[in-house]
Amino acid sequence: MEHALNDWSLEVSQMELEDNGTLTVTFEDNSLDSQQKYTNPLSLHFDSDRLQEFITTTNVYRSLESEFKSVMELSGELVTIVNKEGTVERVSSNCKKIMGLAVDEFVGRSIYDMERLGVITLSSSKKVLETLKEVQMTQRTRGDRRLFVRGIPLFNESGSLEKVINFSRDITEESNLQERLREREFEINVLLQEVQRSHSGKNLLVSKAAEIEKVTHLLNKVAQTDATVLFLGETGVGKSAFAKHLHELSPRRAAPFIQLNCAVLPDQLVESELFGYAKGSFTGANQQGKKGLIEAAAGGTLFLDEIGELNLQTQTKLLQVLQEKTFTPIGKTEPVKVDVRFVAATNRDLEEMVETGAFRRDLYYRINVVPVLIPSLRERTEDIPMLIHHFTDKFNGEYKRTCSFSRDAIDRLINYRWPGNVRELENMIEQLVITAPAEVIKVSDLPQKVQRCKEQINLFKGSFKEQMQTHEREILQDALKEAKNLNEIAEKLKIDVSTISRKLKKHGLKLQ
Ligand SMILES: Nc1ncnc2c1ncn2[C@@H]1O[C@H](COP(=O)(O)OP(=O)(O)OP(=O)(O)O)[C@@H](O)[C@H]1O
Repeated sequence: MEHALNDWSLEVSQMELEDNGTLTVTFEDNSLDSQQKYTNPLSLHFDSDRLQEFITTTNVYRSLESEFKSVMELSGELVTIVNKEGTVERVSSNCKKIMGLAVDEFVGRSIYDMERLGVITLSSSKKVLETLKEVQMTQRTRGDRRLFVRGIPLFNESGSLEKVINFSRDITEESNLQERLREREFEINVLLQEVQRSHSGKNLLVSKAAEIEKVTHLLNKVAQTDATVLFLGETGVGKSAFAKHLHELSPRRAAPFIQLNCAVLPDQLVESELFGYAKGSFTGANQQGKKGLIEAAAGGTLFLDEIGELNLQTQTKLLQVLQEKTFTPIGKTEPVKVDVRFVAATNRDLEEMVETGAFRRDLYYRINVVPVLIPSLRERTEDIPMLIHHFTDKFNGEYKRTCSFSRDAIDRLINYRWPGNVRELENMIEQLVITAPAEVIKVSDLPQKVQRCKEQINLFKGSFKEQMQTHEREILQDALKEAKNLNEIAEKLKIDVSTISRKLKKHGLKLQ
């Protein structure tokens, strides 16, 4: 019977070493049936020199093979070698533990089939074969294990791709722990928010700008209803602060105000945080199941900050809550009824997101019932002196200091553009109160970017009363520097001691 070479399945059936050093190796062709075996055995003869060469090469090969196997096995990673056709040629023995498949079930399989059958979500070898470049990616196995994979192309001497070698690290436990940690951190944050809210009493908002007055007026009206309010405006303008203010004005003020920043958590976590889940719903979930923030905000207000970051799946579930006042926690079938007022904020252009399909139009209409735009700080510079006073008082109290700002320094702060708005101003004042070398903060103490803002005209120096307060404080601070007691100050400024004492108290100043 004739065979093409690649039909043969040869196995050594006999080896004979003759006295003259010649080795005869006989191969059996397993592709033939038993009666045909040995009818035409294939024998190769090696003379002693060739034999020596063969043995040396075989030994080198064996030793390399054993070292290679050790590296594969000892690395602790799942190592797979795939040829250029996409067929697995070798795999390390931890394959069963990680992929749920024995070595011989894995070797010989096509990566394209495995991807199609869901043995792995995404094949790194496929990506390497397509791009001819090293890739790094995370994969999920059918058994829901998560792997971090590095796929490396191996090229032959003429530069063509020969094989792909993949090193996969099982990161399931690591990522479960990370997710649980994130969940805990998140819960702590929600609790902290609640504690801060109940301790700080009212959420003090400082402003005199006509635009903000209009906002406050509108909020006073809508607070009495359950209408959904969407706060718009640049980052740091006070959208969250106004959302809290709205809650405090509303009949829901005694119930929780819960805030979720949709941008800080990964998609799956946002969904589970919002809607909660039944026990054992997904890998890494809390064993007992968990109540979502929607339920936690029952009777109160749920504020969804950066709502533009929600993915489409969560948007759909949220729409159901807004429309039907019910939702279904992950892994449950029974819907839960809720009584929550929804408030949202974004600094993204939601209308544009609707046009590009990134945000659901119906959800946009639902949350945009009362849009409220908070103007940037550059558009209401009249608020800057007030805010400076407000934050200076706040941080003087916190850091036990008695700082104030020179008039020139206030002018520079008014002229600065404030890209980070009120938050940036608040942070800067805190930093200056901590680091200022003297009680009066001067232009030279300000950050360089603010010091440079002198060319512009000073549009506003504060009201008459505010300017008088600033002067009064500066006069007292100067007097305190030189005087040893209150009588000396009273004498110098020609006012009585009780007035001095009262004014010092008002400005939080005292004798050194
Ligand atoms: N009018 C105000 N009076 C006093 N403090 C304010 C005022 N506006 C904002 N703040 C304070 O400024 C900081 C930033 O405000 P907030 O976090 O509300 O901004 P935001 O617009 O929600 O920001 P982001 O878009 O980044 O979420 C907060 O500490 C807030 O208390």
